[in-house]
Amino acid sequence: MNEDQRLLFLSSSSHFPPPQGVKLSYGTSGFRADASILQSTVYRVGILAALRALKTQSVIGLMITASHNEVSDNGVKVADPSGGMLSQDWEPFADTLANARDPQHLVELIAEFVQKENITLDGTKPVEILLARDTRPSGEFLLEAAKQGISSIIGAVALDMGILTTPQLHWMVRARNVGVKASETDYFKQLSSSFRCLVDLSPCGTHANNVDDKLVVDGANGVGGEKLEILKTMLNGLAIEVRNSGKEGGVLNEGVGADYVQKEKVVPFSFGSQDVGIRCASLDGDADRLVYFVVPSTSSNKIELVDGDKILSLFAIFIKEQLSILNKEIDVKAKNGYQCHLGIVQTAYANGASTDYLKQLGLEVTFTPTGVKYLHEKAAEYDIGIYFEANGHGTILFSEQFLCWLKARTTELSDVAKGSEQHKAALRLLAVSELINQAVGDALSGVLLVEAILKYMGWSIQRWNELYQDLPSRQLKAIVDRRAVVTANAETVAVTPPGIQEAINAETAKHPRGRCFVRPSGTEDVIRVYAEASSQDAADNLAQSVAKLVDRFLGFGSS
Ligand SMILES: CC(=O)N[C@H]1[C@@H](OP(=O)(O)O)O[C@H](CO)[C@@H](O)[C@@H]1O
Ligand SMILES: [Mg+2]
Repeated sequence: MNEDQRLLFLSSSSHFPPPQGVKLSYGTSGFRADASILQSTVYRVGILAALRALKTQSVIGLMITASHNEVSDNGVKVADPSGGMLSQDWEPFADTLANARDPQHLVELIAEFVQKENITLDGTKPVEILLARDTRPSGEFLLEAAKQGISSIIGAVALDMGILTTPQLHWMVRARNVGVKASETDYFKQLSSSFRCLVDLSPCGTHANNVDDKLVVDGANGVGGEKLEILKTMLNGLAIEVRNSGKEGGVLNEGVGADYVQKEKVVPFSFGSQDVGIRCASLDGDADRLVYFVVPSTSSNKIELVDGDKILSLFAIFIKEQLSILNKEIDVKAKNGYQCHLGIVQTAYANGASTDYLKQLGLEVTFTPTGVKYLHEKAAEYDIGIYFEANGHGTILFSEQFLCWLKARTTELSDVAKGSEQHKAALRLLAVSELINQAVGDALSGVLLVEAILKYMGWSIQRWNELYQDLPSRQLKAIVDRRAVVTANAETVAVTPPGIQEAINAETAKHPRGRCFVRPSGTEDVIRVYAEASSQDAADNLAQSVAKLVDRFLGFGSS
């Protein structure tokens, strides 16, 4: 590192002292904390993003958001060149950087890291970092800190993209790196035109008419509602009403949003008896999660939740059907054939009934630990990989190789069998690959794909919800030192503390269809307990008794 660069670091970082007595960790999805202590962290992630851009010689993204957390929190995460999450092997460096105690220490760490990673800091190869933030008021000053971090590296240029959803930023990073148009307008155009294409390819007549065009969306008082207001004006055949768009004065994520709706299973603010039977959806604070719901009756505020697992199931049925139409008369071993490997990826939080259902359809289902970085990585191993967390974060990934074959096959079919069912199936799959965000789970593209598939199937939300019946479940938190629990087998087995898994097994065995696991949260200092059983009472009891077990093994007073 040359002297100019060293001095630049020292002077710039002295304006961003780290908070005292706090240890920050990159976690499941970046750093998150109360916004008031994050300035130094965001500054340092600015440095990290710039180094990552130099290392990869690509455009990198930096997003300031705390998703579904309360409005006083904020967070920061990095989008890699593919548009996906920051490569996991850089996370330990992110942690050390964020926790460096003073400017000297910080500069030493950077010098050591750039040497190890062979990164040249002479400004000869300029790089760009795209910055965005959600609607949190603290985003503005934190974005400034990120800019300072980036400009402390000679040759790194920060481009402020303004207020965006998290998936929009990831999409832009990916688009920039594959060399296609990458503005927000391009994003909206791609979504709306691929949606139109799918709707135009719906079987006409009876089916389409059965489906109500109206959809009411809860925008969590965040950025998603604001963006959906723009997108909806570009759509035909779908009437979207956005509530909780943030303009009516409601507070971000307070009694609203996908996280609230999924966990509490009650109507979000501004929904109620006027919505009985209507198709409703809810986005989270940065619009990377989506769940649907129905208000079943005027007499209670309970909802029927249509969660990430059901969205996954709907997508899986549709993709499977299109693939089988496409391959109907093809010998997959022949020249024009392709044995498409379709894979489904879930976590232990997926409702057991969804996994049974998917397996009954003959689909290949695999499990990863919680956190989209794990699901995404696994899904990318397939020709078509569909992943979802039960809480509504997920997408469909198409491999380059399969898309290449699909494009060639579509051209071939348009010559020899234009307008045939096979041709249409190929066009539909291509449209899905354009519509659904290839970088990261995206509630806006997710809504449009759900809507297009419901139209295609001619299904109401009630019909969709009846695909299978969720097993009753309960989630609890145990406030103990989360580092004491280590898990294996995609978090389904607790290997430490010794004996806890045997005790959990003994509790679980008492309940018909019982399933239960404990794991350390990656975003909160808690152990999460999940239980499932054939009745709600049984699921509640199982969760409670296992939470007590956790306390007994690890809580205050335990040795
Ligand atoms: C049970 C649950 O919903 N866990 C969430 C939550 O992670 P935890 O590691 O459980 O705190 O936040 C993650 C980031 O948003 C999300 O990916 C994940 O699904
Ligand atoms: Mg989110």
